[in-house]
Amino acid sequence: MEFAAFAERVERLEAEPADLETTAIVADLLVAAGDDLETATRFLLGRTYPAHDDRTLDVGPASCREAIARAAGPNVTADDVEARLAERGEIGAVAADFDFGGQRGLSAFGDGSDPLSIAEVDDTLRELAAAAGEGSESRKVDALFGLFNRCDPAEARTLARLVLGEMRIGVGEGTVRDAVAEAFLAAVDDESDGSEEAAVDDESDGSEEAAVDDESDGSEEAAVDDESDENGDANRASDGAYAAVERALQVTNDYGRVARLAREEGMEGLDAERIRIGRPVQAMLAQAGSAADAVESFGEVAVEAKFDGARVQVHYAPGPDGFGPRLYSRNMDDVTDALPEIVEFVADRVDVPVVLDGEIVAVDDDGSPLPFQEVLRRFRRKHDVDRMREAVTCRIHAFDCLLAGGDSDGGGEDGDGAPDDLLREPLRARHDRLVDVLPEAAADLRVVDDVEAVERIESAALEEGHEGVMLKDPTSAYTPGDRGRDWLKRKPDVETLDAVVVGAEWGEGRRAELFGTFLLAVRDGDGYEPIGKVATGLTDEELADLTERLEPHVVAESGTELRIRPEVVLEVGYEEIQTSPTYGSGYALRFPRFVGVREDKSAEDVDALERVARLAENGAGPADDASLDSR
Ligand SMILES: Nc1ncnc2c1ncn2[C@@H]1O[C@H](COP(=O)(O)OP(=O)(O)OP(=O)(O)O)[C@@H](O)[C@H]1O
Repeated sequence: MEFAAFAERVERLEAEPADLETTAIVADLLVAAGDDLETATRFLLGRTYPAHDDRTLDVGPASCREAIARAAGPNVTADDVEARLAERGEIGAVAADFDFGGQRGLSAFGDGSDPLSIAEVDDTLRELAAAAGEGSESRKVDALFGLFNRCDPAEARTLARLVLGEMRIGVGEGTVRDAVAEAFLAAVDDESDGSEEAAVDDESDGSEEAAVDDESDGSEEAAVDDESDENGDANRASDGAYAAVERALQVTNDYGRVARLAREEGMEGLDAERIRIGRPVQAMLAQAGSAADAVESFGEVAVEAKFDGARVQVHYAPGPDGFGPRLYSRNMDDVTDALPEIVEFVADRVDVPVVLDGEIVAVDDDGSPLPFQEVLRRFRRKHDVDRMREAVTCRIHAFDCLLAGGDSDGGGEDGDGAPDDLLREPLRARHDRLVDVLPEAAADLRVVDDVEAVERIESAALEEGHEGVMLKDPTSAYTPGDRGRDWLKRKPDVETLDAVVVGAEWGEGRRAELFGTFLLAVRDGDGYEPIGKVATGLTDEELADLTERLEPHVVAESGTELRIRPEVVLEVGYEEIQTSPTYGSGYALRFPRFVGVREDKSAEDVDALERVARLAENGAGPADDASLDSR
């Protein structure tokens, strides 16, 4: 697929406000992508690599501006591009403003007809991502310049946004998921209905339930498409098809792969996808809930301590041709090197292939848990790992088992020789396997059926220094990435908010070299809306650290104010949440205060506006937020 054709559709998507049309345009793009389906699907989401792969392009806004300036010709400097950015507010618009077309005429074939393909863009971006060491930054700028040099305005807009991972076209993961189902599975038989949206393989003919591929036309046996166009439901796939795409995405975390499987192997290919060692899945998440909620909804409740640490997924296949152990964070970043004692602990004890889910906690000399901030001193550390290992001791509490080779020969229990994918097994069975494979770290899971019993376990957990309890449905499957009602969390502490920094202001006086005030935003659909500014609760050291973290993400600066790409997540406390016209969210935090950086979270994980609305409604204060269900 030519990059120009991709960019043209991206422009249509940006111009299209209606969701239904958006899905149809995306579906059409996926069909048109041909051999480049995987790349096109990832590019739509602003990605070069699948979500489970933690490689990044690592191109900062400054390098992107430099490449644009060079492609724009000798009279344009990176400062000019920056000035234009301050006016236009967005890198895509800036890139489209410059006329690279003149350069294009001079490029390779001299006749202006050297169209970029999306495969070429993908190859170049991957090469650029792999560049490391001395001079790599300038090699990246060279490679980007080479691409911009061949772009028309629409291509330049798309390329600039892609490089910085900000597509801004209103296409979220849900849209791509629906579009995959509609592009490649819309014609699959939905056995649940005998309605007019009949299937391609419907044998009947001559009836009103005519098949999609019915050759007849202009007759009453109209095709499904025509029928459904009228009610705005063109190409809707069956519920089963959407569910199959969703599940395959949960298991693979790779939209490109899932799109290709849907096209080439249909529902069967999607259903055959399994969790794989070395390919992390998203963590299953919890909502807030009370003991009474849990007893009422589950009957029997599986109760565990809520460990106050950082989430980790362990992938390990023992043996000479094995894998790992490798450890992945909640965002599927590889954090193995930061936690050597956990790697040793697992390697010494586990003798079958496994994928485990758990929490890393910092402990004191007696083995009692330390506050969460202590773990973060270890979690993503790249330097001084040995020194920090001495300073902060970590251990793992495993609470789930997603894959295991169960019997002594390392094969699965079903005798097919392969480890078992346990995602669809009930929690109780998964926990049994966990106890089999790593009893030393398996969380204590107790199944009870009354509120008092839950409360007794909760008191004991708090007494031991844990954060609260998790209440789980013992019959539930493991649904990666899902924040459903199968897992409820209960903790007595005052609730804080996790918000992403979208702006900052330079400090004053002694702190003039540092950022001093941070504009925070919460999630609203696919975007972010501001909710307040935090300037208190920070030490000079923390300000310096935040300045260093945020500087690479500055996208525009005017006077003392900076606009910042949503990347860095802060945990903030507050006294109250009020409705307010000051911020786009419609709410404002009263007396916001900095609690810490949530290194384990990315912008997508911050709190949603719905949760803010509920907190505001319930009033702040110690949150027994049993009624909050949006977390
Ligand atoms: N026994 C346990 N089972 C599942 N998750 C646990 C357990 N103990 C601790 N946790 C942690 O609690 C988290 C579940 O809470 P939630 O899904 O709301 O994540 P969160 O937004 O990080 O919440 P919080 O800030 O309250 O930890 C999990 O992501 C995990 O890191």
